[in-house]
Amino acid sequence: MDTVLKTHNKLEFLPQVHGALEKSSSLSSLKIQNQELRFGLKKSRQKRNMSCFIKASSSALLELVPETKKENLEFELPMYDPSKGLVVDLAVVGGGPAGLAVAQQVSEAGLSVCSIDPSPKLIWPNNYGVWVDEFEAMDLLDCLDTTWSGAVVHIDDNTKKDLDRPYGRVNRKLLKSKMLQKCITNGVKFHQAKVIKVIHEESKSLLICNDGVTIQAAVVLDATGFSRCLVQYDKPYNPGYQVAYGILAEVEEHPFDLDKMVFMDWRDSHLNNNSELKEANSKIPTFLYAMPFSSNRIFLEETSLVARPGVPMKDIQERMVARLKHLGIKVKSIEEDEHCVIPMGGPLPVLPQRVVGIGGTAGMVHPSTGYMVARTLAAAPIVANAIVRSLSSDRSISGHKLSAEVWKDLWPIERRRQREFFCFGMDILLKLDLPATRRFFDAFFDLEPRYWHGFLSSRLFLPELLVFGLSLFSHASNTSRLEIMAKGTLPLVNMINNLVQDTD
Ligand SMILES: CC(C)=CCC/C(C)=C/C=C/C(C)=C/C=C/C(C)=C/C=C/C=C(C)/C=C/C=C(C)/C=C/C=C(\C)CCC=C(C)C
Repeated sequence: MDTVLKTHNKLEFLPQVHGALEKSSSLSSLKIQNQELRFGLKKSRQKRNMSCFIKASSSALLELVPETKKENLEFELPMYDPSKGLVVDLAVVGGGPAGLAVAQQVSEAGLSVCSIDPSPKLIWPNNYGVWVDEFEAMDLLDCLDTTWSGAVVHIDDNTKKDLDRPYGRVNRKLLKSKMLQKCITNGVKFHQAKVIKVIHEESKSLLICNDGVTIQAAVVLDATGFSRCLVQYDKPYNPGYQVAYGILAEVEEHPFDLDKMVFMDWRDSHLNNNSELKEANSKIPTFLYAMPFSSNRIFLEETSLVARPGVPMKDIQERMVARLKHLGIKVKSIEEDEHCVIPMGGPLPVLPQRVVGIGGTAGMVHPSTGYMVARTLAAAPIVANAIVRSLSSDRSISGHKLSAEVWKDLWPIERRRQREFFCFGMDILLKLDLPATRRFFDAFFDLEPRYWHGFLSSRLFLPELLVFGLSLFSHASNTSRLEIMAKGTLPLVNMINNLVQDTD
């Protein structure tokens, strides 16, 4: 959802992403679904059940994209009653996974919570993928609708890595239903609006909504994704961008194993007949990420891991069309599509500050991978416990002091150091062309599982990350070592500087 404190900073970074991405609905990622930025296609398209062999132009594929279906959950939500003028313990702005998880857990402790979102019943639009062990650790296995026993990475035409780590797709309808149901049972109240302004007083804050309602709360949690509207930043915002275009499609057939998802496919032979695309892809590569559900139903996503500025969506779509054609994938119909633009890295928000944050707004996207949902859900109890502890301890602290306690638990020094290392990793990735990227991931996925698992799931902290770095270096080919040293020296110095300056 979009929440604005100052209108000027809403999505201010988008011009840095080449192409026409000026409009966006922001949840936990900037997903632009079925907007008219697709080469002028009209919204009136209907889902067509025609068999279409993809041409080397993306428009034929995009013709199959159905009209936006905004699906709401069937819930009777208890609404916030502004006439009572109550001061709630916690106001959560944003009804994504992060916001609802905190609302649920704080209300479980008996505190009063109001969840504010312009579309509180809307099913989250993104296709979230997670490692199964991450959801297992949170007892959320029932919220995965499909799991694969492992994953594959195609480094190039000759090298394929089998990853022995189960992967799953989040059943976003079920996850949201489960969270909403618990919130309702715990007495959470909902308010359907956008927050346009926050005014802080000594012991409470006033949230002014676009429908004229003011909600008063002891603590405000900004869970609005990347719009960064309530949470304040004081450093220049210079993230990298992960850009991806995905389709959930019915196809005649596809060449992938049904028990493995395709985590990264860096092959580029599909571009052999198009030197322009091949050259562009060689400089800033994209890969295929695919979840095969059956022999004729598959989710396919062409993804730029990270680039600054972001790769234009149009280029990503062209590359995807060429790839599908090469793989002999004939799309019969498209159930849904997604356009993702995820800012990665960049500075953390001002720490601490009066508004508390979680998820994208609080810098929680993994700067080297773009993943966030598992990390955020795992952080929700930390934020919730800190809020409950502070509000229940005979309310001796309030206002800024209370928020400072929460921020301290969300971003302790070891997490900030870990993030510095991930940003260092991102800075290297930003500089790698396709051959160097292949060499890098060839070494990365040769590491002992505890290293690459731990790195991707934010389970390694600085001392282990240093060993991880050395291990990666020792697994890398000589060329890759030279590349890591050449491209990594300046980022390494920056990281060390930042680590030295950041003390508790
Ligand atoms: C739906 C949504 C929201 C979205 C979607 C989109 C997509 C599909 C996405 C996907 C993505 C992915 C798959 C991702 C992945 C990623 C990865 C794998 C990453 C990784 C990374 C890694 C790294 C960065 C690493 C790093 C390392 C380093 C930095 C090292 C270094 C070393 C050296 C320098 C040596 C020396 C040592 C020391 C420092 C100690």
